[in-house]
Amino acid sequence: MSQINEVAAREVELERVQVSFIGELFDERLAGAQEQLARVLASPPDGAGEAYEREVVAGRLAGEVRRLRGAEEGLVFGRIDLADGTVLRIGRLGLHRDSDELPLLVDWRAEAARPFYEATPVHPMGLRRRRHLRLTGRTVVGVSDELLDGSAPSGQDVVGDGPLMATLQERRTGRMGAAVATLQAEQDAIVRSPHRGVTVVQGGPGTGKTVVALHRAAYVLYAFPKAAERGVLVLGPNARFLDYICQVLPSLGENDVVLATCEELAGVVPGAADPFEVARLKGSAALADALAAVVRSRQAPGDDFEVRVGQEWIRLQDGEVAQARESAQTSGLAHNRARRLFKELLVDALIRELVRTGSEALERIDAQVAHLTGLDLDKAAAADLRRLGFDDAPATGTDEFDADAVRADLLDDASLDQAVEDLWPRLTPGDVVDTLLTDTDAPAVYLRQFTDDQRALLRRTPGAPWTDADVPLLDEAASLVDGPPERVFGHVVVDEAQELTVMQWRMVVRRCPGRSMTLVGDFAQAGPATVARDWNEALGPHLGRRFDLRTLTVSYRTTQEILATTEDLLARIAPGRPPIRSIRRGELPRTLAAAPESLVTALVRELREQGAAYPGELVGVVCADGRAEQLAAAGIEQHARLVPASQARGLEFDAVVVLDPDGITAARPGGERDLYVALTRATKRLCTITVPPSSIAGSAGKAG
Ligand SMILES: Nc1ncnc2c1ncn2[C@@H]1O[C@H](COP(=O)(O)OP(=O)(O)OP(=O)(O)O)[C@@H](O)[C@H]1O
Repeated sequence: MSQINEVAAREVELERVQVSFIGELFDERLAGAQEQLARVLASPPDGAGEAYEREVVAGRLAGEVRRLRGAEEGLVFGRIDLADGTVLRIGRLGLHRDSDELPLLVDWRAEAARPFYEATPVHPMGLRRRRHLRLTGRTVVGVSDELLDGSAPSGQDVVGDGPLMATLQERRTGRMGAAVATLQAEQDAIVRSPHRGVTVVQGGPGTGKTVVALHRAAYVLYAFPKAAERGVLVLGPNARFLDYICQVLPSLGENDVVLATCEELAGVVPGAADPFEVARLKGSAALADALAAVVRSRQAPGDDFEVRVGQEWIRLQDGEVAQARESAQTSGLAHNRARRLFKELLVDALIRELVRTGSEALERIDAQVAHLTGLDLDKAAAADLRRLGFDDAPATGTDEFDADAVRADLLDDASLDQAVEDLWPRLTPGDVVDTLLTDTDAPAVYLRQFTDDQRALLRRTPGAPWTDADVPLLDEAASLVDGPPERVFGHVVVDEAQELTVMQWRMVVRRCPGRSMTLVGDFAQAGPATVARDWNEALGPHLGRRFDLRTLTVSYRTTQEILATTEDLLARIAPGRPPIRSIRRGELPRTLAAAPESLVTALVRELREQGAAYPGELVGVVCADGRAEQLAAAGIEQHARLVPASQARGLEFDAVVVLDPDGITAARPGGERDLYVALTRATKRLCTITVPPSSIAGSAGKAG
């Protein structure tokens, strides 16, 4: 054994001992939490109060068990040696024995762990050495050291290949893994930023925006207790993407983050997808104004209010309805809640009217009687009552009127409620959106800024299923009629944030009253419904310009060779954007050509060849959306993951075959951006199968 190997073997052995010691403490904690949980669940509650308490305690303990289990894999991954000789081991969570001064394991998010990520030889942050541990299960199988204080390696240092490269070489599994052991300094600085407002992270494909976003979510839960109390939401573009990232946070010991798409957030399951031009129109700010105007138009458009009270019809005076409407509309309450106030104000006005008309009638009768008989009825009645022993007899009949009881009766009265309904109907979000999109005249009234053609595009067939682009409209309408959403979050992370329309941003902002957000995206990858060209345009209307903009510059996914082939494309879709660099090197991308009728055959042949040459690798086929069904029917999914171009954002494969790039480009406006996304999904190999315009049947073959 060489001297280097001997040093490595000895250090691995030493780490094994320490890590197994940490493992024992971890097991104790896990077993303790499990036992407590079992005990709580086994004890029968005494009464409803105790049952509730038991549920809360059991929920907390079950959460702790989940947290520990989630962090078990790769529990310890690093160690830092400070210049003063202090040694700290870094892991997915913190473990501390009461009897010890130093923690046995430092949570990666703790301030003490920061130098593990950010120390460099120029800024060693008090470190002598940073060590990465490689584990199989719980067994340390390798260590790799970086010396940061300029000292020469001693007999305890194992200086070797960086752990980042080792991680990146691993096969893709179809699920993103945590990068907690290898977060790079520029990423870590964002993850750990003390900025509690809006942080925007931009960067080209594969620069780790999603990695940063998810680790940031875990950091916020750890470091910002106030935000953590309300919880963290991670919003992704579609279910496929959420499935891809769903393991990351649990593996960081965080199970309580809500991962959702806009549809899930709104609680609407769309039955159809809108074409992009419709989606773009439905995403615009004009729709918010129009929906608000629709709701307003249903709030007491008339001024007449007449109801039967007892035997009489009572009509409110001119101006009473308008006054009640004005008060309800300026109350700040949502439509259905403001309706209650409106009704109460009308009832108050009715009571005033009853009192007024009642006393007027009595006065009229008194005057008539006095005129005919010369008798003062009030005085006579009071004298009669006093004679009967009622010393405090009332002076007039109207003082007997019990306004509170009448008010309560009127508020409960069904026919009165129906009369209010005619003026200020209860509304559902669907009613509001339907009024705007299905009524023949509504668009001309509420969407004046749109052309006739645009209004025709927006038209919805009554009873048709809701579409994906209707979802934010329904959510907006829900906030107008029922008020702000019940569930709000302390921090919101939005991935592929360039995709959000104005109406979607409004959904997000509604759910984050504290405006504490991490937004990650890349406008060069924007889809066709995106109108904004930069962050100021996208966020300005909702969050102003008060955001902390960070840029990631190194791709950890796409090889330098693949990035080089996309440079011209990038220059067209994002002029002036400097190309990013990659830390990966790989094969030159290949291009095949196939005639339209032999495209599927060429694809299957390519996938078979790749499968044979690189067994076990994850291959993605990205095609124009319109082609996906045909390819699925041809059995492509037996060989590869089939991804319509519109759903490829954020995904990653070992190898990618991009089918008919011109078809992808032509499928939707901004199709070149879809193509850029498609071409940048592979970590190792890219193959493009083109359909040359002049291709004739049977001309498939290798071309470059
Ligand atoms: N520090 C890191 N350590 C290990 N792997 C990393 C690191 N940073 C990024 N990666 C890996 O690089 C790949 C790309 O990262 P990620 O998906 O976060 O990039 P992205 O910027 O969101 O890409 P896109 O713009 O395409 O959505 C992933 O496999 C991720 O795990």
